[in-house]
Amino acid sequence: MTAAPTLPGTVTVRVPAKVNLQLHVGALRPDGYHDLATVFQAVSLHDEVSVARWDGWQVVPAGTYADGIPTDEDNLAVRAAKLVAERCGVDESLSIRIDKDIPVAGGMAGGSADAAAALLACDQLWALGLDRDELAEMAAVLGSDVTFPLSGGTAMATGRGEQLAPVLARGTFHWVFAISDEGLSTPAVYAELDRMREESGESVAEPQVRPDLMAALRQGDAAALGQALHNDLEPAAFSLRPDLRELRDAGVEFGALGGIVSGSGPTVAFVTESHEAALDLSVSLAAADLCRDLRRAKGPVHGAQVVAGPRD
Ligand SMILES: C[C@@](CO)(OP(=O)(O)O)[C@H](O)COP(=O)(O)OP(=O)(O)OC[C@H]1O[C@@H](n2ccc(N)nc2=O)[C@H](O)[C@@H]1O
Ligand SMILES: Nc1ncnc2c1ncn2[C@@H]1O[C@H](COP(=O)(O)OP(=O)(O)O)[C@@H](O)[C@H]1O
Repeated sequence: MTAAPTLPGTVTVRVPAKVNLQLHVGALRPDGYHDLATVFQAVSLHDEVSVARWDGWQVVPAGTYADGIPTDEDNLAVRAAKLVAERCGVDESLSIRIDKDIPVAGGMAGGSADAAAALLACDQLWALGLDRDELAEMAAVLGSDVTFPLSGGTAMATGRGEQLAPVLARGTFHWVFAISDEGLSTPAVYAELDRMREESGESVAEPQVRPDLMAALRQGDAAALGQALHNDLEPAAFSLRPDLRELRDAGVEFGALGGIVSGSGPTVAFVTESHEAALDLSVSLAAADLCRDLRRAKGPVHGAQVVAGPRD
């Protein structure tokens, strides 16, 4: 990925994608959100967000998935930068370059990652000295998934996904991500889950992460992790996109230790026992021609980091 700063004083932040290892979804709340219990893992697919002072607001998309993102004020990175400016009394506008290597609307929180990266980049550019709590508070205003990419690693989240607690995870896990042509809308997938639950009349339990996942992470046991993967949104994603079930089943048949729809989908994540196994699985899935793209990654990785500062 190239993210060479092109404007003087540019700050660049590198930020990872996430996968939900377990995602338990509670009942619909009066505010339109659902209480969650989830475990996020940051994985080595990264966007880079570069900010520089500019006469007016502009977004410059670049990289593998440049085509998919809004270039107006709907861009989450712009919203994040404007929030920092407003909160901190900064009267400046920015050029924001986004090198997009995280699939768009793929259930890997790429937009949220860009928002988190923009918060950190603005803090550096404007020398604001914001602390972790201040950044996390602004992140939560921008979206449920925006706080996690600030810290990365492996973390449990509750509330609507913004309340984080670290999780002990040993070792490195090897992932293959199968990326679809078209994204899925997060609100549409939650709405489909509500519809399916109403139709079946099932009672909705308090969301809770299961101990099998915590044990697998503590032991760094990829096979146990494969068995512990769980996503309450998966049936809703399958209902909207039946081809994803075939993709998940194919990956497991080709030797993945486990496969799961990532968050609200449509990316399907497979955990494998080694880097070599991930390579083998990618080859088999590519031959089966069931998805647009295959990406290998490892996790956990650290969260958003400044990689080029204003004085570089
Ligand atoms: C499903 C998850 C799993 O981690 O991520 P993605 O797979 O989309 O990346 C998240 O819950 C997505 O978080 P994020 O994408 O930040 O959602 P937000 O912008 O806060 O909310 C978008 C919409 O999703 C629904 N939503 C989101 C979070 C939540 N706890 N309950 C919800 O019902 C609501 O309809 C809300 O209006
Ligand atoms: N910087 C951004 N990168 C990606 N998507 C963005 C961005 N800003 C706004 N969006 C919008 O957010 C939606 C969800 O994107 P994304 O965060 O990639 O997916 P998901 O919520 O499935 O993880 C996209 O459809 C896109 O229109």
